[in-house]
Amino acid sequence: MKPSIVLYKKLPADLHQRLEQHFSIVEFEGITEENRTKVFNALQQAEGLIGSGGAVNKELLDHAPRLRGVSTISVGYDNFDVDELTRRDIPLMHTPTVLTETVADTVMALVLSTARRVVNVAERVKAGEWNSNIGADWFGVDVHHKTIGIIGMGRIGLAVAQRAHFGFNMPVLYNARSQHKAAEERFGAKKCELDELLAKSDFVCVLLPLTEQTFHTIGKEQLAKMKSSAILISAGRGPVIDEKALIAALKEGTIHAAGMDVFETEPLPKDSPLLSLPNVVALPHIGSATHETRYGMAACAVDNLIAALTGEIKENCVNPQVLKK
Ligand SMILES: NC(=O)C1=CN([C@@H]2O[C@H](COP(=O)(O)OP(=O)(O)OC[C@H]3O[C@@H](n4cnc5c(N)ncnc54)[C@H](OP(=O)(O)O)[C@@H]3O)[C@@H](O)[C@H]2O)C=CC1
Ligand SMILES: O=CC(=O)O
Repeated sequence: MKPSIVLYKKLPADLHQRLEQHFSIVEFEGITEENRTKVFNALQQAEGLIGSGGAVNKELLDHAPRLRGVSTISVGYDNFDVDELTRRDIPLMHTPTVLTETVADTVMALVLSTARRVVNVAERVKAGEWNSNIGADWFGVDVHHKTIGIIGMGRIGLAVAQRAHFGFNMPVLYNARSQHKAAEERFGAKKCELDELLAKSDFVCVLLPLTEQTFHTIGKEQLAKMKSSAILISAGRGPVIDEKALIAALKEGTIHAAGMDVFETEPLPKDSPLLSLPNVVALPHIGSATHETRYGMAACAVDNLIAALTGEIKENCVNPQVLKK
């Protein structure tokens, strides 16, 4: 008999078939308040779990006594209780690398659209406001040759540095726990303390994962250290930035603008002040959202689950210590 798995995100047909060759699938559309009980029942027999979104915590794991492998269709895994999975010797698999370049493209899209006010002026054209030669009220600010500060020089940070350096001749500053020699050698990136990065950067790109340590890394105090002409780009996880403090800083002119792909609450609530600020470009968490990359992530996650349940993990394991036992 094939092992049973719970799938909680719709997959392309060929990838669904690939999973079916190995496993007996019980499928759900997400893990929600409404389907919680049904998911918990299905988990009683499940040896694998694959999907994205929703909290995979102790309560859920308590309903999954036979679970041997978990695979998320994402690189970020802040919604998983990794310690609890590790305690139960369950490998957690994720999808790094396959999405890196696409997310870096999204970051540059935010840099360009905030600086050049692309969304704002395009809306004015559609509203019929382009009636004569444009004046200064349509102007933006330059991107090329400005300093970019990257907070979180990991896979995505490195890909952003590459674009900024080679594409836009931008000096690159970065802040991370470790030194990233590749970024320094290839893109002339300079490692600096957070305060120095904030004070010197024209674009501050926050690409950190969400952890206990990174929660609200950027708050009132840090925003006050930025140039009043600076633009904040947020594409890691929403809670890394104190959104209330950011809204106040944008209203008061402490900083010039913000480009955001992630938010403290997603979807962004309809009454969020961010929606009415003209100096904000807000995207619906589309960092990796191209057809090619989303397919690549799903394929990677399927392969990851198969590897986890057949004991053949070679890469992409978040908690590799469970493999040594
Ligand atoms: N908007 C979107 O759609 C997407 C968002 N993401 C988010 O982007 C995040 C980063 O992805 P990726 O680049 O692949 O991840 P990596 O693990 O490669 O990079 C993370 C970076 O953050 C740094 N970092 C982590 N914790 C701290 C800390 N406490 N203080 C300072 N630096 C820290 C790491 O530093 P060090 O190098 O020193 O370890 C590393 O440079 C993901 O975790 C996810 O949350 C990812 C994909 C899409
Ligand atoms: O936010 C997306 C991810 O892959 O993480």
